[in-house]
Amino acid sequence: MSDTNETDEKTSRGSRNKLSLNVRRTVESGHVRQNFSHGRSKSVLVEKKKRRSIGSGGAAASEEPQAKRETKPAAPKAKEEAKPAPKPEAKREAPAQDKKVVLKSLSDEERDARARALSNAKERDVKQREREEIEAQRAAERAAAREAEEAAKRERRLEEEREAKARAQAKVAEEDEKPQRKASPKSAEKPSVPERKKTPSPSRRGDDRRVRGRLTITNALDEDQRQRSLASLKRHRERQKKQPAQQNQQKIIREVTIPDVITIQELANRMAERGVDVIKFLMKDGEMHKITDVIDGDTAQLIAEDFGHTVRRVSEADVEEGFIGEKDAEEDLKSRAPIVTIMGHVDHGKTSLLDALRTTDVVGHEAGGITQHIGAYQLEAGEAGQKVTFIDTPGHEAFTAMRARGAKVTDIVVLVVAADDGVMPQTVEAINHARAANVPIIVAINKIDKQGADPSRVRTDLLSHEIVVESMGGDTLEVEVSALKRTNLDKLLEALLLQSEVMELKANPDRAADGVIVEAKLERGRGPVGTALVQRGTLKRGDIIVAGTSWGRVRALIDDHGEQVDEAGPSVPVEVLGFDNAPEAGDQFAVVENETRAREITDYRQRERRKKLAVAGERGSLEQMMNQLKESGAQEFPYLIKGDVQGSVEAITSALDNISTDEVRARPVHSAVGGITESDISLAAASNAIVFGFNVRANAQARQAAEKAGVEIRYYSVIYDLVDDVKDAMSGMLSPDRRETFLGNAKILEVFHISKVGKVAGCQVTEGKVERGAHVRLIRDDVVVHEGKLSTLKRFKDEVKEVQTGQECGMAFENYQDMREGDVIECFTVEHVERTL
Ligand SMILES: Nc1nc2c(ncn2[C@@H]2O[C@H](COP(=O)(O)OP(=O)(O)OP(=O)(O)O)[C@@H](O)[C@H]2O)c(=O)[nH]1
Repeated sequence: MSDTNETDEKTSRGSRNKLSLNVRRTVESGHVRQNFSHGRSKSVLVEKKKRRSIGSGGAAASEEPQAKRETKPAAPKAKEEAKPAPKPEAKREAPAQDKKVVLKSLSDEERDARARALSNAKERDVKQREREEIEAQRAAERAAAREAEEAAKRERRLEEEREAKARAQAKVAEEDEKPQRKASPKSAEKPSVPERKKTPSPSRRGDDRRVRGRLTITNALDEDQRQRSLASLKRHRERQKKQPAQQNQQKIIREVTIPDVITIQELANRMAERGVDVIKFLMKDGEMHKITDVIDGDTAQLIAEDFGHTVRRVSEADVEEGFIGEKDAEEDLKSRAPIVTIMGHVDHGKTSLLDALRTTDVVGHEAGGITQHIGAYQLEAGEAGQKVTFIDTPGHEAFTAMRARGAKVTDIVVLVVAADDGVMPQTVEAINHARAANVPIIVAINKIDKQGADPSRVRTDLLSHEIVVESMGGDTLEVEVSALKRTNLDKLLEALLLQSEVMELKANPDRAADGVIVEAKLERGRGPVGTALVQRGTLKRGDIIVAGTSWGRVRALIDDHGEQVDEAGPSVPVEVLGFDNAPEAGDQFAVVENETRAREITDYRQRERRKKLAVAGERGSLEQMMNQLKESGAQEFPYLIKGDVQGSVEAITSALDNISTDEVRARPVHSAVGGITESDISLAAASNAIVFGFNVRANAQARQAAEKAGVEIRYYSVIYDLVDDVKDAMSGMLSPDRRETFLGNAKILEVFHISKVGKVAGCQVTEGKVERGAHVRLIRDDVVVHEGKLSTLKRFKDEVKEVQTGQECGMAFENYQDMREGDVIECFTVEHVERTL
């Protein structure tokens, strides 16, 4: 709009100037604002040069075409740009031409008036110019603002491009591309450059802006990339490989899960660090390790934290969580039978009492007359036929540990005290165990039939151990009984029922079973057998059961009468068949949901056990033994024990531990149930240990290995003998001892019954020879079932002195008839030699 005005004014000015050409300057100038597309505009300075001419009309006339020529280029422009008002311009053009005609005939007055008018016009012209200048200034300011805005936009775009470029470069560094391929991101970016160049910048006039436009970072980078050589690219890639790797390693903070123990390799993996770095770290602390070494959780935590990671400690033991289920709600509980343990001093009549109660004969089967393992039985008592469960714990000192376990599952302890013997050390021990387990005691004063029995002495003896019996005003029930004569057994049962009634014993039978294994053994044909005492829930056939490190699907449940049952509820003892290994007496068992869970738990427990064994082995390493010898003179007596039942093995290790002194310590290298194997011998040889077989035998390979390695195997069937031997050996008081010499083995092919003679075994000598009069052992499944002498050795119908390998013979034992097909008869001689333990 202003352009139009300007043009108009200019035109009129031009025509006015023409009038005063003679007196005014020849150069006239003015500003014209040009508008372009996209809102751009430009202020243009227009100058008009006129030839100075003196003279009149002709000159003026000749000047006219010139003026017309000069204004011509501007006029079309003005016309073009100010299209909306072309008409007024044409109209004004016409009067100007009229004026020229009038000028020629002006009078002086008129000239003066015209001169005034001209000076006025000049003033107006000056003012107009000033206005124009101000306007131009404002326009410049507006343009500058727009420019600044544009520049900011440009800057932002540049920034984005720069980032994109950086990302592309990082990508290039990561991917192992060919250098040619690298050009692709560049070419991909190229279009953005002309785009940017094309961006409208109407007021880009300043030099600095122009420079900035040309020297963009993108341009600079483009230039850089375009000129980059292959070698430069390689170097760049190498640098990028190194730098970000190092930075990232330090930057990435991981949450490292650390269990109780972890190998260095595993720790390094979890931290995503190099194993070497971890080893170096440990070396700095003066510890030398291999990558496969196991370190404890605390050390691992220190390392992980030092490497800048966060640590989450977990315990492998978490796997045990929920193994034994939650407590039951009060309303689910139903009354159950009391679990009774009979305790007391050796030979005070525990087995006899239980036997009397069950009216079965257990005593007769025991080697050395000692109860050597726990059995559990249930019987009915009282008029209502209430059930009472008995655990028969052995009375020998060696069974202390097992007895303690017995007390854990026990509701009531029957303390058997022989009326003729009174309170003895193990009676006191039993009292202490019962107290520790917070189990009430019922005193059974036994052997009252015996002469010299003094029940009142027992009562007063007990007083000194803070047991006040009922008849003396206390609250401990006491019953005088005779196991032998079966006297007052009903009274004892009554007392038990009374006590259990007071205790209100309850359990929830409708849940997955858990309880305690009271006995475990390996049996030929039946495999591992555990006697389980259910404490809660109901154990069913087909359940997945876990006990210690053993698990299995319950194949069969056999009750105390030897009959198969489908299930066993609270307080019911049953033999469980189906374990993969023999569990240990005292192990807690529970039914788990599936095999996976069972494996998970037992695997963990086995790992733990191995770790413990490894630690025990370390303690007794040769190096440390030597150190101990040097420092304190202490010496170790390493041994390996294999037994027929877990109870016996446990009893022996505990007994040997008890006889250990500060100077000499008996250390079990390994203890387990089962026959002696080759691996036992190699373990014993490596640990310099002696091998004890308690009611078990070494197989042929084990015997050969033992001979080769010079490992001594000693067999026992009575704990006392074993303990005494070890005691003597450890105290250095070895006396002459009987020594066995192995003669040979024979296998029973068939058993015949011959009247008058009894049972005769038809055998074949498989190894060595068999001699008449020699000592023999009857071995069934590597377990000694009988030891004695041969009464007969016959070949065909003749009595012979000896039978050699491969030959068949008939053998009969002195006072023993229970031979079976498949049993092995071991023949040996006994001689007295100096003890060499
Ligand atoms: N006169 C008499 N003798 C008894 C009585 N009870 C047990 N005996 C005898 O005492 C001896 C030991 O009996 P056990 O039942 O084996 O004793 P225990 O306490 O079980 O012995 P360990 O199993 O070795 O701990 C046996 O010879 C029994 O015959 C009794 O009431 N009267």
